[in-house]
Amino acid sequence: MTFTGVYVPLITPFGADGSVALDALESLARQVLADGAAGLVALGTTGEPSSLSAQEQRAVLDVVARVCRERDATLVIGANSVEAVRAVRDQPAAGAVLSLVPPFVRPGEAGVVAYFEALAAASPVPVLVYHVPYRTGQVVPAATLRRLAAIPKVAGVKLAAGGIDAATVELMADPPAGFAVLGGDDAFVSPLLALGAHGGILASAHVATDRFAELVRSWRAGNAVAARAVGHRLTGLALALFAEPNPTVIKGVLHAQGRIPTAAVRLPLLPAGAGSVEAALEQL
Ligand SMILES: O=C(O)C1=N[C@H](C(=O)O)C[C@H](O)C1
Repeated sequence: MTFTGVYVPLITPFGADGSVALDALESLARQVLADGAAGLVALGTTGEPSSLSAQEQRAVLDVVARVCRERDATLVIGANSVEAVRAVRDQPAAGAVLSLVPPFVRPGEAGVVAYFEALAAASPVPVLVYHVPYRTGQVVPAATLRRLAAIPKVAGVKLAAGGIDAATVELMADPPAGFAVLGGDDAFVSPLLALGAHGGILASAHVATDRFAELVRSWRAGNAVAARAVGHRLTGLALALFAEPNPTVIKGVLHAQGRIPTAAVRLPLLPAGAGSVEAALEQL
């Protein structure tokens, strides 16, 4: 299967006492699927996984997995080590893992390929490569993305290069068969879809989920006039939602909409300013 459509990397809502608000998480999960998301990402960057205890991570995963099972939606799990990928065996609902190009270490291109070979060998489900060089510090040219695409079980890439760069254009000019390209830079997803991407993993799609789903559908159907118009409007929204570190503004908006009990984030993140939240609400 090639992964297509909109996947929402769920935030982790916190209650007034600071604990994970699992009921709010469940409602969010149900709502975005009802509004047209193809699947959910549990424990992606947007979910602040590094500030959750192992027990909280398990609780989050259980909720999201249950909703995906009930709705027959694809569950993608953020997993960033061979051990974490192997542990997905205990989660029968898992449809894929989303694994970062190794951050900070900068192992070089051969190291990146060897790492994903090891992940794929350990993984019970397809692997999506999360390429975000401005976070990881590791360059991955188009030729290396092709080598990753050739690894059995590596099913796609979440491409977040910070723009439409040369590697993206080169990859999309001759995309590997059966390899899903999913946009991961919300403000650039429309141009990436125009180049032939299959969908996106988009934190912005917590809001206006139906419009993001429509965006993907329109570009995939080749309806450029309609797609471009929706894309331009959603770009303004995405820029506003990312005016401060993700997911702070999105949490502010969801709280203002009454969908989560607080806009709280955990350190090192700080809550978004009221002006940023208001600007995003205006875009909506
Ligand atoms: O958690 C994710 O997956 C995403 N993370 C990106 C980020 O935090 O920069 C944004 C993207 O929308 C999805």
